[in-house]
Amino acid sequence: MILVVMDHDGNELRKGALEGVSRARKLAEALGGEVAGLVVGFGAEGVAEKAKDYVSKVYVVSGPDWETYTAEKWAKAAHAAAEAAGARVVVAPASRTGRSWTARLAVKMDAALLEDTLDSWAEGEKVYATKYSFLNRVLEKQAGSLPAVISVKPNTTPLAEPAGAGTVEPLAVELGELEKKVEVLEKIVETGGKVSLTEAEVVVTGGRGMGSAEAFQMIEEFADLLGGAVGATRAVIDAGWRPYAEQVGQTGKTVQPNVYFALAVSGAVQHQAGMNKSKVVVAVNKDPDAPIFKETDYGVVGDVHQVLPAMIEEVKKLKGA
Ligand SMILES: Cc1cc2nc3c(=O)[nH]c(=O)nc-3n(C[C@H](O)[C@H](O)[C@H](O)COP(=O)(O)OP(=O)(O)OC[C@H]3O[C@@H](n4cnc5c(N)ncnc54)[C@H](O)[C@@H]3O)c2cc1C
Repeated sequence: MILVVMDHDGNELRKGALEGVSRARKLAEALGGEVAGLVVGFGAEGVAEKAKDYVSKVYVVSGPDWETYTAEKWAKAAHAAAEAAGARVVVAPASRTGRSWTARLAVKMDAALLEDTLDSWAEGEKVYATKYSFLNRVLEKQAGSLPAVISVKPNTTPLAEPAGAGTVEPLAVELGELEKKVEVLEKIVETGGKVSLTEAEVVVTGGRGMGSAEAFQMIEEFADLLGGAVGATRAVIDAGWRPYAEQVGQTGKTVQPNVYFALAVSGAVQHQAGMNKSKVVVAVNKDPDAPIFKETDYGVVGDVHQVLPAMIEEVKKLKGA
């Protein structure tokens, strides 16, 4: 059995959950057995009704103790579900939270941990995966023994299609002393972003050259038109123009969208570390020697305050808006 931990927003499955199902199905074909799912936390019961279309059984861990996330709790829930399912491999999204609890789960299961993988497969009694290391400049192939925990880098894997209705099984998991060490006291949602930055197919990032927090209204408008997410450089975060949740780069998020717009971004190596695996990069910069142009498929040398409004108008025309 392969267990896939299915991220959700309390209502809908996240894209990462469906990427995870695709990976889990591929592993199940090679290792035998079926794919079970786990949904944890706020809204899990409702989400399980959607999740069961993708897996043979969905375990649900919910209740007052599970309304808020901590890494210790999620690792505990995943461990309990892996034991209940007899899973030899647990697949999970390499989201920001996924990265924090999968390491704990691997310790609990005494399992190999293959993190942030681009692809994964099984041969014989081993699992294999590819991943980037050294700021995305080295492509590594790893082998892991069983049991194994594999986290899936966002936007690397086709989304699974539904495959018929499975069953839903509530799983009672008691919290121990360890899981009670951290308590979430308050939650303030920092960003009103409509699309998750790490899962977005289009990311529109503004840099210091935008000149002000107000100028990001144009970035937001362009991102909205394209159904994308807003990103920012560290210089922008440090200036207090945008929330840290939007930072792309070595000390921010890593994104791999189909199209990445770098607008008035110089392209420092620390920024590139978070976006240089984007499929297509479009940059606008007034400096023809800006390093970002080395990473760029389509580049415009010009003033972003002239070029971006023109781009917005063109997209509006194309959309008939
Ligand atoms: C340990 C460490 C970690 C870091 N982590 C990160 C990270 O995670 N993410 C990150 O982004 N940075 C990170 N940095 C910072 C990084 O080195 C750069 O300082 C930062 O990325 C620069 O941001 P920027 O491109 O917005 O600003 P700048 O480097 O100031 O570039 C602004 C660009 O805008 C252009 N420009 C100006 N006006 C206009 C205009 N009107 N029209 C068009 N173009 C214009 C300029 O030509 C310039 O290229 C890190 C640094 C360190 C030391």
